[in-house]
Amino acid sequence: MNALAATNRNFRQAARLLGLDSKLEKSLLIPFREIKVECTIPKDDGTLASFVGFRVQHDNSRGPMKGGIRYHPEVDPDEVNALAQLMTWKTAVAAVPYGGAKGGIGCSPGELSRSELERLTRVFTQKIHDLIGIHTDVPAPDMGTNSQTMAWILDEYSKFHGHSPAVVTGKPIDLGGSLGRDAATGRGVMYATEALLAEHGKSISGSNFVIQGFGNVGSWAAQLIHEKGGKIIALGDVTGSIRNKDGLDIPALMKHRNEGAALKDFHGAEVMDSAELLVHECDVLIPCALGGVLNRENAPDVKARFIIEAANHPTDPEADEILAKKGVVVLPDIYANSGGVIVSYFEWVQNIQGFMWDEEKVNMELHKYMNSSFHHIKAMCKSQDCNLRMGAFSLGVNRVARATLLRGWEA
Ligand SMILES: NC(=O)C1=CN([C@@H]2O[C@H](COP(=O)(O)OP(=O)(O)OC[C@H]3O[C@@H](n4cnc5c(N)ncnc54)[C@H](OP(=O)(O)O)[C@@H]3O)[C@@H](O)[C@H]2O)C=CC1
Ligand SMILES: O=C(O)CCC(=O)C(=O)O
Repeated sequence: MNALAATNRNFRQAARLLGLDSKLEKSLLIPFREIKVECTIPKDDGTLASFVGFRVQHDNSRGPMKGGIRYHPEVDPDEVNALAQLMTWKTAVAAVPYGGAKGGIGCSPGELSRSELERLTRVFTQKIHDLIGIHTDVPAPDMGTNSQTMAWILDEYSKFHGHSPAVVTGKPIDLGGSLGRDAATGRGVMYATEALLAEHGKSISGSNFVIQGFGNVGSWAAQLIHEKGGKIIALGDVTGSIRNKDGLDIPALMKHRNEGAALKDFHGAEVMDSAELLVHECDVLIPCALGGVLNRENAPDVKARFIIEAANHPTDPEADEILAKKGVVVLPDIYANSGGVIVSYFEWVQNIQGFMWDEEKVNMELHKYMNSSFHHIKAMCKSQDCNLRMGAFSLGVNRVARATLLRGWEA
């Protein structure tokens, strides 16, 4: 099932649980605006290359639309649409005053030079600059983009609108970024994992973990879980997967990766088949890469007791049903990976206030937000007698529906 069909299905199920009016349900599903632009750049060798860029702005009833920009060859309109919708429910679950959006460019960032990436980012920004803004739509990093990408967007946007640090989050600290934003999604994943395990009488230090993806989210989640005494017994990225039943030495692996070496060449681990990673024996599985990786083919073989969805939409609805029957507890993306957008909100607030917080304050506030939404989701699960995904969706959809109704339907 494609990402949009899956997201719509989860939304409709939540809307039914909440007893939403069918007209409101229809209106919440239709994106506010979908943007598709052509981006042509000269490559370093002088030839031209054309790419398609997207920004889907899903809903703004609770505030400016917010969400990352992804550079990946599989970026397509349906996927961006689904990810934008997920942002609307995610910001509502997190109780930050934003709506939802997402963007992307269909490209292979690893095959473009730094200057080609810069040109592509600037052309994309030129095409969308009048549709984004501090109080309309605030982009951030996602797969294949990072703080440097945000710096280029900020610079290009500022040429049209004047210096505007709050137009993007996840910026370098030197340009008004927030301390703690780089680690925030992974740190939020760690706080979410702690909260879920505690509910089940368990802890990070007594559990072992398998992680898919070792980029921004996966590497920070791995480091922070390792610091808490969790044992990471297998890990993989697009180049391959490795395992060590006694636990991988994550600081050494970070050093290895930062030196540009491939995971498979890391001493102190054996190489394993990447197809086995998601079905490896473990207590907690944390997908931190692409969507749809847990599906009806591999879900029956999953051995983890808990799945923490650090990636967006890693589990399709068919896998959800299979996992539920097996008793696997799935902590949904719109809560589990919300640490990124929560600290993006803190960054935006700091930019508007013109006052920088210290990292301790950022992490402490993040912890408060993550714990608070966990308890609100649990309360929703109890009142609706539903699982964590439906608890989170119902919480988010209900908050957006209330805001929409309060604004009124009159033209
Ligand atoms: N960045 C953020 O703040 C947030 C990100 N997310 C979500 O988290 C996920 C990861 O994002 P992020 O860490 O930022 O992205 P990055 O681009 O930093 O890292 C992505 C990681 O996934 C790996 N990967 C890509 N394709 C595959 C594959 N087919 N199999 C295994 N691994 C693969 C990459 O490997 P390699 O490096 O070798 O290419 C890399 O390790 C995405 O779903 C994103 O939407 C959610 C909330 C916030
Ligand atoms: O930090 C943000 O604004 C959004 C991050 C994001 O794209 C996500 O949560 O999926």
